[in-house]
Amino acid sequence: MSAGKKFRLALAANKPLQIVGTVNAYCAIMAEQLGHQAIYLSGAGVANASYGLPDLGMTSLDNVLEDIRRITAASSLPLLVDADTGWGGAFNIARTVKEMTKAGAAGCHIEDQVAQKRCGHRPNKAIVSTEEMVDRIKAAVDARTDPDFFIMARTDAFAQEGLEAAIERAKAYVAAGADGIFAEAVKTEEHYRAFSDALDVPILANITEFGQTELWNKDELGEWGVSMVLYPLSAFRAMNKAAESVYASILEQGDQKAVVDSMQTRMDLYKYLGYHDYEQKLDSLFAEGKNK
Ligand SMILES: C[C@](O)(C(=O)O)[C@H](CC(=O)O)C(=O)O
Ligand SMILES: [Mg+2]
Repeated sequence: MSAGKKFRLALAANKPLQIVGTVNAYCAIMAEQLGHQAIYLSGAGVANASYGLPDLGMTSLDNVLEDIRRITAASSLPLLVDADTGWGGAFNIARTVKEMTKAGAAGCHIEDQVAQKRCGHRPNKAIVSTEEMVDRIKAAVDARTDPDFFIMARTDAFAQEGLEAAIERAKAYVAAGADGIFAEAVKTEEHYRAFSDALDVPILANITEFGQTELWNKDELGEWGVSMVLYPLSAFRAMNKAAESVYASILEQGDQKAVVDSMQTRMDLYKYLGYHDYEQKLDSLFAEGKNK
């Protein structure tokens, strides 16, 4: 079954589907074993975690593909990918969709910001015309090699143009073939309901922390018509805070005793990796060798 098909099945089976950000392969393995059904590769996550860069459109398609390959090799969960603005014009966007599909992604979202993009929850974003974004979506849809690869249009228009205009844009993006709408940085029940009432494709709510949106519960979002709830960087933020306190403690205390309780144990680390199965295999191969 293709990754796109898996994503669509998960979407049909969960109202709403929770999609958690996994900045690396190990996070994807944990999310899968804990019972999540869909994962996300954040553009900010690739920029921040893999390259130490801000989320300002400075990473390339190849940078993102590398992380997609690592994650999809380690996890069988469908992976939704942040394609930012698609990395260029129609030909580039077509290549983005084809390459992401080959790398094992289940779908991607492309946004209507200008190439010099910003995080969707920051001020002073600029967006392209509806026509230009419609061309982006058409290019993505036409390039699909797996009919189930999920192409989501993200609109950042709410902050600049307001609710009505953002919904008009979303309608045009759906008419161009978008399978879903990512309503970026909208805030209230009224906003989510307005998107879901106006459109008959699944709507995604980006519940990112320290941004414009409250930390709504999935059940309330579901009641308001939201089909997908995204937690793009939640685990990453927690990992960073934990790492920060470990680095500081080692420096200040001269050892890590004060923070060892906050660490995942060796046993738990190995559990997710199936380490012991590998070790047993190795042991039995050694034993066979000795018996010869
Ligand atoms: C979803 C997002 O595009 C991402 O790259 O993860 C970011 C998340 C964030 O910066 O909190 C965004 O909302 O722009
Ligand atoms: Mg992003």
